Order: sequence, then structure tokens, then C-alpha cells
Amino acid sequence: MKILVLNAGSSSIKYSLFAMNDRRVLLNGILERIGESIAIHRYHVQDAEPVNLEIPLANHQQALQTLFSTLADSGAIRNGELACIGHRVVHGGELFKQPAVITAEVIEQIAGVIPLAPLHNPANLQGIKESMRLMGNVPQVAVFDTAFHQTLPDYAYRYPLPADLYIDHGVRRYGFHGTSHGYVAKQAADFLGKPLTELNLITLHLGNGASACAIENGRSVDTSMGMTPLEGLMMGTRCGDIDPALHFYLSRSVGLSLEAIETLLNKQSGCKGVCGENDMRILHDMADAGDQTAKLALSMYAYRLKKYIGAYVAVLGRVDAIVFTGGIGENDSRLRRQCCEGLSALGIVIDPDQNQAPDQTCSAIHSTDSTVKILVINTQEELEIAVQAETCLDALR
Ligand SMILES: Nc1ncnc2c1ncn2[C@@H]1O[C@H](COP(=O)(O)OP(=O)(O)O)[C@@H](O)[C@H]1O
Ligand SMILES: CC(=O)OP(=O)(O)O
Ligand SMILES: [Mg+2]
Repeated sequence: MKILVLNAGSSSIKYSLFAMNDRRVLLNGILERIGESIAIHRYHVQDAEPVNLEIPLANHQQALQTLFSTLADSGAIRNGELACIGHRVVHGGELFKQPAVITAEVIEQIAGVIPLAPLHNPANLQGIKESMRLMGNVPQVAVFDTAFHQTLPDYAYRYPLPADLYIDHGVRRYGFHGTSHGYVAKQAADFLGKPLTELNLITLHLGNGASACAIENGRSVDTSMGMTPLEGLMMGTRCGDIDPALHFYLSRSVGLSLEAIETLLNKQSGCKGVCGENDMRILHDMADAGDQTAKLALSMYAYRLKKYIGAYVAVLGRVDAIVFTGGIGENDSRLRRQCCEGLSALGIVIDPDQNQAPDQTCSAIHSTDSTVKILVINTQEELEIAVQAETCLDALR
């Protein structure tokens, strides 16, 4: 059985094809810069050389046509072998606590939460609609970033705002990256040899978008992202936590429109805003060369992360392990060291040598006197989406 997973963003589509019997990646790729004059298609068929092409892709329809013909040409699936397409959907509101087989009603429900996720859900939906059109005979399943956090208690998910904004308009914390937080939590349980239902974890998903999650007995009880993926940690281009009154000031005194503020806080802030770059590798190179703005951005990133670690220790009381994941969490040893520095009073102590070069899939980087285990785990969001899509379809059979 083979499952294709699509992660459609506003200007890119990431995809992976899995053989579910041994969970092997048969083909994966990314179509980037969709809608710009020249788009890029990078893909890798198992056992072949990676391919990097520049091609015109005016829209998602053309991008998906390219994807499906690449799939056909690769020989990775023969007639009827594709059991399912799993789609990442960023926002499921309060409607989706589990993955859902896509029907006209589900499409309508996903469209219904577009106002809560105007930067994400439209692209996810476009990916769904186009693949329904091109591959209508293949069952399709939506897997939601928000679903894992539907276990938050009300005092964690409500904002201190008038109640009708929640009741009538759905204004609350939803949280994101749930597929990743849930996946690394299961991996941590396997690694530690304990049932997940007996573990308290702080999981830190640090990629371009970044979020922290407090997991109590295997269930998400708090998370740093909010109604949208803008709240919480400082990120590559997003500001994270900020004084909400800033918006009034930016509007009244700086003269920015609502759209300009939205773009500023989502795309021009975070590391990029502070030092002009959002790739952590470049930030470190700049800082090593003496750039003060990059040093400041790195210090701010680590400091804000450390505050969330402290907050979630308080939320959980007992913490079995902290898990670093995502491109930054998995690769950036200096950042990991910096955000754990000075936390020995909380029982959190990194081993400098173990921290240098952790194993790719899962490894422990805490010192022997650390009461809290510190793990680096390679997240596999696409594989987890495939597994959840498979489970969702099996439940219907
Ligand atoms: N070796 C590395 N050292 C530091 N940061 C890294 C390294 N490799 C990747 N990263 C960072 O990972 C981030 C992207 O993470 P990723 O999880 O791939 O993002 P996405 O949210 O797009 O899935 C980038 O900021 C990149 O700089
Ligand atoms: C929800 C979100 O922030 O996703 P990403 O990290 O893929 O941007
Ligand atoms: Mg990622």
C-alpha cells in the first residue's frame, strides 16, 4: 500500500510518497515559488540522483499536474497502487479532533475556518480541491495541525477577552504543529521505554515556524501558538508574543494599514526583522563574523525559548523530558545549549559533548546529573500524516 502526503502552502507544495509496509520514502519533493516567473521543482526518487528543475508554474493546478506526472513517470506507483492521499491542513478549528476523510462537507468545514487562518487554509484547500479533481478516484484524508491540541483545558485555551468573542467568533488558542508534537512525543516514549500516558514532556518544534508544547500524561495541555501561528516563540520571520497594543500604535502613529501590519508581523519580523536573515545557519555565520544584529537575534530567540521552558516546567510540575525537534531543534547545538543554560535549578543540564552531534533519529543529550532528560528527535510530519491517514481509512473498513 502506498500513500502520498501533500503539504500545500501559499507558494510551495511539499510532497512525499510512502510504502506503508516498511514506511520507506519512495519519492519526495518540493515545488517552490509557484506563481512567480520561474518556479523550482526539486525531487528525489529512491535510489536515483536528486533532480532540480526550473519550470514555469503559474498556479497550484499546474504545480499539482507536474507533481502527478512526476509521480507517474517515476514508476514509483503502478495502476491502482495509490491507496490514499493525506493532506496537511493547518487549521481545523474546534471541528476536527481527528483526521477526516475528505467529502464535500469536510471541504465546506475547512473553508469555514478560513477567517481563523487566512494565510494557511486557502492554500491547503486549493491542494485538496486540485487533487480531488485530478485524482478523484483515490480516497483523500485531511490531517489537522490543531487536532492534537484539542485536549487543552479551557483555562489554557481561552483568552481574557469578552466571552462572546469565543462563543460567536471562535476566538481562542488552537495551537499548531500538532502532528509534529504528537509524533515526537510517541518517539520519546519509545526511546524512554515508558507508556506515553505516563510521561510529562516539553516538546519544542523549532523550524521556520516554531512552537512549544506542554504534554501531561501524553496529552497536550498548553502550547505557545494561539488562534493563529503568529503567537508564542520568536520565529524565522514571525514576531511571536508581542504587546497587542502595538497594532494601534503601528496604525495610528506609524500609518500602517491592517494588511501592512499583518505582513510585517508574519513575514518581516522574528530573526529576519532583527538582523535581516531568517536561516539560522546564516545567523550563526553572521554572528561568528562579529555581526551584532545577528548576535542579538540569536540571544532573543534563545531567551524567549527559555522563558517558555520555565513556564511549562511550572505548568507540568514534573517534567520527564524536553524534546528538541524541527530543522533548528535537530541541528542547532549552540541554540540548544543557550536556551538550557542556567536551568540547573530546574533539573535541566545539557551534556556538552552529547549535544554536539546527536544521532539523526533520536538521542539523549542531558548530563548524568540532569533530572530532566533532554532529547533530540527527528520529526517526520509527512510520515505521521500518512500513518494517521491510513488509520483513519482502516477505521472505515
Ligand atoms: N545545521 C543547521 N544548523 C542550524 N540551523 C539549521 C541547520 N539546518 C537547518 N537549520 C534551520 O532549520 C530551519 C528550517 O527548519 P524546518 O523544520 O526544515 O522548517 P519548516 O518549518 O519549513 O519545515 C531554518 O531556519 C534552518 O536555518
Ligand atoms: C502552522 C505553522 O506555523 O506551520 P509552518 O511551521 O509550516 O509554517
Ligand atoms: Mg518541517
